[in-house]
This record gives sequence, C-alpha cells and structure tokens, in this order.
Amino acid sequence: MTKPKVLISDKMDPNAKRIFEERGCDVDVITGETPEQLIARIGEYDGLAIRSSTKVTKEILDAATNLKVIGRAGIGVDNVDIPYASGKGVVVMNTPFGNSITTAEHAIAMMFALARQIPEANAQTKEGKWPKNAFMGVEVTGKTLGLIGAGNIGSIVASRALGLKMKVVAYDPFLTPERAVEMGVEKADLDTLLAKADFITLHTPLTEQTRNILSEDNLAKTKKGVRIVNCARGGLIDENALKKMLDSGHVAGAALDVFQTEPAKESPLFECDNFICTPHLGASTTEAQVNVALQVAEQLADYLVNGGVTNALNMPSLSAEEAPKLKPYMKLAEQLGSLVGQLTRDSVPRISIHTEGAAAELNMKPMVAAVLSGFLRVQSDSVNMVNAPYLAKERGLEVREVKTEREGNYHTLIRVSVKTEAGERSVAGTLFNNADPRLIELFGIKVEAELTGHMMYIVNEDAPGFIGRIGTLLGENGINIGTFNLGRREAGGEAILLLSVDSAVNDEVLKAANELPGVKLVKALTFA
Ligand SMILES: NC(=O)C1=CN([C@@H]2O[C@H](COP(=O)(O)OP(=O)(O)OC[C@H]3O[C@@H](n4cnc5c(N)ncnc54)[C@H](O)[C@@H]3O)[C@@H](O)[C@H]2O)C=CC1
Ligand SMILES: O=C(O)C(=O)COP(=O)(O)O
Repeated sequence: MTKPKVLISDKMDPNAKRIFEERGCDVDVITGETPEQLIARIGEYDGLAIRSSTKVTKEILDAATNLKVIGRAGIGVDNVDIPYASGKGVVVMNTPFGNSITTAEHAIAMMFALARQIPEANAQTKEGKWPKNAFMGVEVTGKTLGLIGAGNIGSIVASRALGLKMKVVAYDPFLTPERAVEMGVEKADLDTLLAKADFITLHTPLTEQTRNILSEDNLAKTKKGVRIVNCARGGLIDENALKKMLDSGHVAGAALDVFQTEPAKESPLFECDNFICTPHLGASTTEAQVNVALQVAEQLADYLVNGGVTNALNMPSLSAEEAPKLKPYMKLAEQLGSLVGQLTRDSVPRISIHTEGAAAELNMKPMVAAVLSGFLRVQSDSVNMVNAPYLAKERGLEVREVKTEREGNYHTLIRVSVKTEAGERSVAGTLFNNADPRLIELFGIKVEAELTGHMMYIVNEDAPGFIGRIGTLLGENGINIGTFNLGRREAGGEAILLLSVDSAVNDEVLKAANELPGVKLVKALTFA
C-alpha cells in the first residue's frame, strides 16, 4: 500500500511531523507559501495540516484532487471553507481543547495588561523615563466581567475571573441556566451584559451571527470606562467604531490579539495610547502547541491509515477501536445503498436504514453515511461518506434510522428501504463470520449473494430452461460467469437471478438477454 502523503503548511511543533512518520505517512513541511504556490502543490497530498495562516479556499480545494482530510491544529476553522470541503468529500477536523487553557490565560493576561497599562509603562521605563506618576491602574477585584461566549475558553476565563474575585455575567444563547449555575456566572442578554460589564472578553467563533457583535451600536451601549479584550476572532468587533470610542474615552482601553485583517501590519488603532495588541498569540505557548500538534497528527493519521474519525466538523465520529469493527458493516451498508440506488428509477423522497441484532449495538451514523454514499453515488461519482449526508439534505431526501436490538433470523442485519411511487421497496444484508457482507433479501425475495464487481440483475418468470439460455448467451459473448444466485417468490412465480460476471456487460448483450423468453427486466450493476 502506498503511504498517505501529508502537507504541513503552517508553522507547527515538530511533534506533528514525528507522529505522522511514526504512523506511516510521508510528510512535507512547507510553510509560508502563497495561495498560488499551494494550489500548484496541493494535488499530490491526501492530508493537509494547518493553523490559522493557511486559508483553505474554494480555489485550493478545487486543486486538491487527492485530498481526503484537513486537520486544524487549533480551534477556529473560519479559515477553511467547510461547506465547500464537505461538498468535495473532504473531512475537516480541529483539536477543540488543546489550546483552550492557553488562550484563556492570554485573555486574562490582556485584562491585567489593560488594567495596569503594563505595555506602555514597560516601554517608557525602558526609555529611561521612570514614569511613576503617569500611570494609575484599576483593580479587577469586585469588578464585573462580561463574557461573550461561554464555551470551552469562555468557561475557563470565567473560572479564573471568579478566582480573582470578579463577578461574571455571561451572554451565550446556547448556555443553559443549569450550566450557568454550575459555572458560577449570571446568564444575561447582550444588552444587560453591555450595561453592566467593567471588562468585556469575547470567546465566540466568527459566524454570521457573531460578526460585528460589538458593532458601533452595541459599543455605544457599554458602560463608560469599559475595557475590552478580544482573543477570539477579529471580525467580532467593528474596529473603526472601537477607535472612535477609545479616542472619546468612552472605552477606557482595548486589548486585541486578533484583527479583522491578518497579518495586521497597520491599523488606525495602533495610534491609540489606551490600545494594546499581540499578533494572534492566544494559542502560542509550548504546552498548547505540543498538544495541538500531537492531536492533529494523531487524528489525521488515524483517518488516513485506519479510517478513524475524531473531532470532525463535517462527519460523525468513529474511534480507531470502532473503525475495524464497523468497516465490514460500512461496506455492507454502502453495497445495499448502491444496490437500491442502481435498481430504483423513480424519485425517492425517503430512505430508511434499519439495523437489527449486533448491527444495532454499533454507532449508526457511519453506517447511515455509507448507505447514503452508495445510494447517491449512482447520481455522481464524487459522492463519498463525507458529502453524502449533505447532498441528501440538499436534495430533500428524508433519512430515517431505526434500531431493533433483538436478533431476528440473522444475528446481525442491515435493511435499506426506499419510498417510491410504486411503494416501499427494501433490500437487506448480513455479515458472514462478522466480516463478509452478503445480500440476503432483494425486494421481498430471499436471495443470497455477494455484491461485487460487475453483476447482472434479471427478473424472469420461473420456468424450466431459462438458466441454460442465459448461460449460453453470455458464453457466446465471451462473458464468464463468476457466481450464480437465484431467488423466487414462489415456484412458477417471479424469479430473480443475480450473476457476477468477470467483465462489464455491454448494451447489446443486455438487449439480447432482455429478449429471451420469460425475461421481464435485465440490468447491469457495478459494485466497488
Ligand atoms: N486567539 C487565539 O489564538 C485563539 C482563538 N480562538 C477562538 O476562540 C473561539 C472560541 O473557542 P472555544 O471556547 O474553544 O469554542 P467553543 O465552541 O467551546 O465555544 C464557543 C461558544 O460561543 C457560543 N456562541 C456561538 N454563537 C454565539 C453568539 N451568537 N453569541 C454568543 N455566544 C455564541 C457558543 O454557544 C459556545 O458556547 C474559537 O472559535 C476561536 O475562534 C481559539 C483558540 C486560540
Ligand atoms: O486555535 C485557534 O482558533 C487559534 O486562533 C490559534 O491560531 P494559531 O494556530 O495560533 O494560528
């Protein structure tokens, strides 16, 4: 097997390269390239490991013809076009906890730096001015911290602030009252927070809802003398409005680690005395960088080598332990989806996936994704397990999942049913020896078959002589039969024949088979 190739395109702790190599990947570390250089290079890689500098745009994804997975050594993924990556079938992963303590500590450091004007005092002292009377700070004890975003980082900031004897008011629409009590914070709406806070820190991702959350209007609602810290994302604050508020003195100080445009080599804010900044250093500690480098390399290598999925933002999780167990099930699920897809001509408004027995005890999401991928692949070659659920949604296909933990006739079973104009039709399969996928039922008829390579599906009247005739026809056309699988509703009724053949069956042979006496339908099928 050729080794998966990974590109590390942003500065990353060397542990990432080491782990990739130990896990059987070839790795290149090439940082600081222009988008054009990356576009020229990306086609040869299966995996891409990034931080925040690489912008994974549509153009880069279009050029990434082999790419299977992008791993963000960090949290924010606003530099990756995730919907487009999903459409292309590329998994996007991040490392959601590796740098959260470090970033929370940076926010607290920024808060103290603002409260005591440490950067400016430091600069003037070093200039030999000894400016003892020029700086008067404020205590944080007893002050109110307004937390916008109370997720991983926000809750660490809250716990540190409570330790500093501050009061914490949090605005986060997804924060439950129970969690607020557990965190020891007061849950509030944004206007209340803005009116109460002496310090405000931001800890939300950048989304359409959070963009400009500190807009000119909202900044005007803050308490006079407020100090603002942003270690989350640049687009959360209107920088021009902030500059006006700093100049007027309404905002007593602001500390930004992140900017609307990065790298921020110039900004009107740089002129303000009561403004301090760092160049997106929130995650830059040795500890955090080792954490995220190890995690991203382990996650990407797991996916590329074993199919394990951890911390993916566009695909259900699948642990490296689960992956080998689920692998034959996913193959079966994909084959059943593909069989139904190939045999259904009508439009399908609903597909149901039913697991029974041992299959029902497993993580169902990957099996559902595999069924959808097999089903939709008939419509487009570029469908895979990552983009299939999105495509299904886009096409208005309702997906139902049902589990029955008790065993039926088989110890394990997956059934895929589709709703069509002609009614509900279903196929079912099992695993032999927990490893080999087998079809066991096709549209109500019992038939045992391996779904593999090129196949022919024939519906005919159950009458003597038919098997001989089809065998002769294929033989005369040089088509070798691999396996022969028969099933029928009742003696003399409708019968089905599933043949595996060693080469593709052309239209001429299909037509001739269709014209044989008693034949109702002939279709060529292909399985991966
Ligand atoms: N400066 C730096 O170097 C770093 C910056 N970050 C940034 O910090 C952000 C937060 O990270 P985590 O706390 O780990 O993420 P998280 O996902 O654990 O928390 C985000 C919180 O924001 C809340 N939220 C979402 N929409 C909101 C809205 N409209 N209004 C208020 N709250 C809203 C969510 O409910 C969630 O609780 C990341 O998305 C990233 O952009 C993260 C690491 C380092
Ligand atoms: O993890 C995040 O969201 C960060 O913003 C850290 O960014 P970085 O990896 O330091 O470029």
